Amino acid sequence: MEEDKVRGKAEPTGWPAKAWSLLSAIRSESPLIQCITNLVSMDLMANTLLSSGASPAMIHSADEIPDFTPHARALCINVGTLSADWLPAMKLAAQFARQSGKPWVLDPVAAGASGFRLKACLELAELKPTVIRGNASEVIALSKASLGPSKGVDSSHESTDAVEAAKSLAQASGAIVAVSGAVDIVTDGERVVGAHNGVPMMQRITATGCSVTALIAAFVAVDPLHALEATVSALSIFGVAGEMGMNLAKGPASLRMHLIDSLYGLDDAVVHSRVSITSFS
Ligand SMILES: Nc1ncnc2c1ncn2[C@@H]1O[C@H](COP(=O)(O)OP(=O)(O)O)[C@@H](O)[C@H]1O
Ligand SMILES: Cc1ncsc1CCOP(=O)(O)O
Ligand SMILES: [Mg+2]
Repeated sequence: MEEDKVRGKAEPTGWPAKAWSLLSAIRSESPLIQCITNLVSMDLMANTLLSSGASPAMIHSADEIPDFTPHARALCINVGTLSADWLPAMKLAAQFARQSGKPWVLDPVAAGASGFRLKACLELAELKPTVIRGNASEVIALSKASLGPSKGVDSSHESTDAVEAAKSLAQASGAIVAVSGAVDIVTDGERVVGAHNGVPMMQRITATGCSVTALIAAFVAVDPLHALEATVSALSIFGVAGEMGMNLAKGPASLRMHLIDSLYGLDDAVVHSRVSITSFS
């Protein structure tokens, strides 16, 4: 098979068809996704899930987790506005998800920004997330268990700088690790796959990273046995929605709206012509 020098190896396994079948499953099954997330992202995350066809519930009280978490098809935990009083509920929900055989996804927002946050992320990573999705700086911090340099929630690194860190985090945690950026990198510690969709303006909207993590939870909910494929499909589909939205947007605020509309309206033809996923190893 011919090598594409820029994008890695040409993919023979029908990634667009896989991505479309998972999006179609979300639309038909409407999986319930529990989100324990930061105060910035709640609106965009819930609307991203709804426009994909999934059913979001932003439920974070420890008092409700024993009743509620076992009914969710997947759980998303995001530490963006972490405080000490939220952490026990996050850990409890992760434990209930594991006990009920449900996938859960960790977003280690700004993992390298403080000792408190890094320790919390490392403790959550020990509770066997199915997927960890962060930007490059977050994945490097978590993988090395060390602080910064950090711009807070934004990345100081390119996703391609974090391939080895992602592989070693995947091996240490047993999770699929996804590093978002211009190219989204996904690895199980051995295989490395890249999704090439999206537009740079997506970085100018707060909570796009958080929202794609929740979308990963929805994709993994409908295909829990193939978490790597589900993760890379979710990243690519979100990127395609960004590309379609960018055709109509004038800036970040209108891209936010058009991205959601585009995700809602994606069809088979657009997915097949736009999804760009390649294997790196
Ligand atoms: N330069 C870029 N080109 C295309 N898409 C991008 C680019 N940077 C980020 N994205 C996309 O924006 C979304 C958020 O990623 P990112 O900004 O890395 O996360 P975070 O907000 O957690 O730092 C992802 O879907 C990612 O693919
Ligand atoms: C700005 C901000 N501050 C704490 S959480 C948050 C949102 C981060 O969202 P994302 O990681 O998707 O950029
Ligand atoms: Mg983030």
